[in-house]
Amino acid sequence: MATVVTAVESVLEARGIEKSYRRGVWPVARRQDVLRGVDLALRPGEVVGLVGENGSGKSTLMKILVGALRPDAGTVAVSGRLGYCPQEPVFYERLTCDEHFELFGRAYKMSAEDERRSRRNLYAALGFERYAGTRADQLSGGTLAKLNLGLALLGDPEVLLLDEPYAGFDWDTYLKFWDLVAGRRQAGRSVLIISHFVTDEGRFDRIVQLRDGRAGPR
Ligand SMILES: Nc1ncnc2c1ncn2[C@@H]1O[C@H](COP(=O)(O)OP(=O)(O)OP(=O)(O)O)[C@@H](O)[C@H]1O
Repeated sequence: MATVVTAVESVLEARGIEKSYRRGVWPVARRQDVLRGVDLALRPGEVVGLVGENGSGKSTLMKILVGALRPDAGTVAVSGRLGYCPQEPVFYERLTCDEHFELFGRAYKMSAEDERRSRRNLYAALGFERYAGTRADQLSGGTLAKLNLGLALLGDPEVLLLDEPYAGFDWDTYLKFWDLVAGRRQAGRSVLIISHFVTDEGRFDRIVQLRDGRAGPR
């Protein structure tokens, strides 16, 4: 009798994910199959890159993994908390960075003390404490991206999903970002990152490529 042994359980497991979009309007509407049965698993402490041509469905898959979009078929199982950083920063124009952290800390049900400690660490790790009292609508694009990443990390999620997180980062911040990711890996936390830069490949434990609607090794 064959015995199947799973050494380490996945913290996130997607199976058979399918998604198509309708394009155009009747009578010339047609379906575009974007995902045609994607399987993807993340193990604890794994840092995985998600790559693929423009339009291959990376953002669509990530939205499905976080539950922001319903797949046409397939299942997603997540164990633990999930942090998500969308491609376009989501923020409240009139709230300061500090107020964003307070708000998200409450949403994550963190104690005020834990929230403040985590916030301080994130300001230091990403270097934007000087904007703590600045309203979001007065922040630069790069600082907004830091705030977005900080909010995704505030509750120390088991799984972190990032959609092109460093497009607006300067070099110093880019390096700080990878230090932060290395810290996640060491703490046994998992990170899935949509990346466009081939030069980043060495920084991942594994690269998953989306091609023709399916996920495979690069
Ligand atoms: N809401 C939508 N309605 C219709 N089509 C969509 C929608 N969202 C995405 N698409 C289409 O689905 C395909 C996959 O898009 P998606 O944004 O997931 O790709 P991507 O790999 O993230 O692309 P990029 O590298 O350019 O960011 C594209 O052809 C896109 O035009």
